[in-house]
Amino acid sequence: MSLHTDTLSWLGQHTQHEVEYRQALEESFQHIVPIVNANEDYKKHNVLQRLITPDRVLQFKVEWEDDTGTCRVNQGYRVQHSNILGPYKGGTRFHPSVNTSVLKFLAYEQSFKNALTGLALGAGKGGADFDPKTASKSEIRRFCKAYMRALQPYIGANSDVPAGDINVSDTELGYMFGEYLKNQKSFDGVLSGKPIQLGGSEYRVQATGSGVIFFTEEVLQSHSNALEDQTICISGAGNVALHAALKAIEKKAKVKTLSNSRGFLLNEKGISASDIRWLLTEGQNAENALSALADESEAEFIKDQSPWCIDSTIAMPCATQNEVDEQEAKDIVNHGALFVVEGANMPCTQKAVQYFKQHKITFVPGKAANAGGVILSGFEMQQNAAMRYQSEQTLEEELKAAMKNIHEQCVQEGKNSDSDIIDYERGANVAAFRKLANAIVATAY
Ligand SMILES: NC(=O)C1=CN([C@@H]2O[C@H](COP(=O)(O)OP(=O)(O)OC[C@H]3O[C@@H](n4cnc5c(N)ncnc54)[C@H](OP(=O)(O)O)[C@@H]3O)[C@@H](O)[C@H]2O)C=CC1
Ligand SMILES: O=C(O)CCC(=O)C(=O)O
Repeated sequence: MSLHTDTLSWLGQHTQHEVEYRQALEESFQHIVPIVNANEDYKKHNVLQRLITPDRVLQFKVEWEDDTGTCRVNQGYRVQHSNILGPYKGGTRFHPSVNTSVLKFLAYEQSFKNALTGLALGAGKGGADFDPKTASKSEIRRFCKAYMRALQPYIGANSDVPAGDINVSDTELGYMFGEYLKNQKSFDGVLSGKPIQLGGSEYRVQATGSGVIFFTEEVLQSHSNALEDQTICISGAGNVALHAALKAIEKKAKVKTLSNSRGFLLNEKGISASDIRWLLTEGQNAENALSALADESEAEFIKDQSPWCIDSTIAMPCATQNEVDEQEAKDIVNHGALFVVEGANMPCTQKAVQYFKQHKITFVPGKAANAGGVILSGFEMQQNAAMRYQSEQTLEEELKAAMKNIHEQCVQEGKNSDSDIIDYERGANVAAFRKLANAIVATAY
């Protein structure tokens, strides 16, 4: 692979300490650099450097009051990566691991994902190094409101529309939207993933997980297979994991595992839909919902281990970045998986992905498979702008069609002349990059 020397040295200078961001760049470069090298316009317009440099990285102070009346300070961020295809768009993560590297990688991946959706969506990502796991419910509420006070000068329904991500659900978005309404005195679709009562969309909560399963169905069909009777190991037990599990069970697949940061839940006979519904409702109040469920059902909770040592035909990492490294990839392959579909953002390291490809496992990157969430966010923006709301059934049908369309783009760019296995990673990178690069060229400089 030949890369412009100046881009390489630029990367070295600017991403030296940004491990996750550099990882995401390198992952995409393997597929997009040859395209740049073969295109005089892309070289002249310096599309690579312009694409990988975020428009801006905002960092701000979030001051909030804890339950003892003491003032606490956290770092808040919003990475506005690119508005070349539409308003900046992407989620908000509250987690102690949040920093500029993590958010720059997420915002960069979001650019590719949002380009694949075909909707008018630019890309961004934000959050704070706040840990809701160590906070009370009222502290979380006060933090959300303080976060919105600090963020609101930089967002708007036509400029930047944040949504949720790890530890930020419709509840937190409701607190933030309430604060925005109080201060701005204007009802704008400035957030997506809001509670339905506040102009949120039906089906946004389910969309990412369901979308992963719709995409998986397309993948299986392209490989002369179907979801019925597949066995699936899922990691995570949050929004994406639980809704993917529920949709997979509805399609008659067997979901054997879920996991959290303390271990994993195993039911060899298949976790039931009613167990998942319990996790989505009452389970939210349990200290460790997965072990509480194990106590009440046939399942067991295995402490301090990940679910990849269980036999399955499909592995679906839906928790967080880099949860699957080479060793976990070996476990996944040794336990029979033929397909790996990422529900989380970049849960597999590059070594893991290489291992899957060497062993002829079909690998689907999150930027394609988990696009359902942002697609429903795009639909929420359309509904807010039109002040007209659509039914759950209509939105689910539209999501299914949108996931099928992303699948077709990936196949178009990812099919191999010498193998039946589609390279979805190359397909997603190349299809998204062409849209972004052509838009950059059209803006001139
Ligand atoms: N929500 C959405 O619409 C979208 C989310 N995504 C991506 O999907 C992934 C999951 O997001 P989401 O489900 O919304 O988040 P949630 O906060 O709802 O759930 C996250 C889950 O992952 C687990 N988890 C987090 N960190 C770790 C870790 N280091 N080790 C093991 N388990 C961990 C959590 O366990 P615990 O509670 O113990 O921490 C929890 O079960 C993220 O990568 C996110 O960026 C992608 C597209 C859209
Ligand atoms: O709904 C959105 O705006 C973004 C969802 C998200 O953060 C993601 O796709 O990773």
